[in-house]
Amino acid sequence: MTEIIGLDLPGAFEIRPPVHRDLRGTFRKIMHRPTFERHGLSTEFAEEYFTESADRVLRGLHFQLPPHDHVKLVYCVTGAVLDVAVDLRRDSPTFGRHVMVELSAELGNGVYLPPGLAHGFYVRRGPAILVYKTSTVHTASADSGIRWDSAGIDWPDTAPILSGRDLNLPTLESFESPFHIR
Ligand SMILES: Cc1cn([C@H]2C[C@H](O)[C@@H](COP(=O)(O)OP(=O)(O)O[C@H]3O[C@@H](C)C(=O)[C@@H](O)[C@H]3O)O2)c(=O)[nH]c1=O
Repeated sequence: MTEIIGLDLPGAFEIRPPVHRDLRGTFRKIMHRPTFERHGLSTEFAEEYFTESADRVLRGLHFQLPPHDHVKLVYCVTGAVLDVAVDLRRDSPTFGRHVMVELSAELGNGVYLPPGLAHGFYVRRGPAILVYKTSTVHTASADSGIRWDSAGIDWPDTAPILSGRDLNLPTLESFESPFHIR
């Protein structure tokens, strides 16, 4: 049975599917509508994509601004990452706080993030392939983020490999958050 485990940010969950093993390898199912619905999770996804990242890459911390904000379901199919979500919802009891979950191909686990959370990860064992499902389509003008090193996260690397965009994101402190708990 898939475990849906509440994380320390309201509305965020770790998804842990059972691993079915046989002589060929493994089988894991991340998304199952009845299970998600039983836990009050959204199953309306508009896009699915994946990224491949080398060792020591850090992507994030990203989100889409309202009204294009979205639920994000992320899981790792190759390698291992430290996945992080930061709460940007002003009226949340955990505003400004974050959670960190190790996602790996071996565990086959994922995270479900509600709107209003910034998302990012650091590659522990690359190449790491992450699959994402989002509940709204990508809208370049709403695609935004905060700097990886501005949210008090204890990353295992002080000089990770970053994109130019991620290097120039605003800090958490300077970001005027438009997010609220729904
Ligand atoms: C996210 C995204 C990017 N792109 C394009 C824009 C750009 O040319 C190229 C790479 O974009 P980025 O540098 O933003 O990609 P990346 O830094 O990998 O962004 C991703 O980071 C992780 C942490 C997430 O949570 C994802 O949702 C996504 O934001 O892909 C799309 O066409 N559609 C999309 O949905």
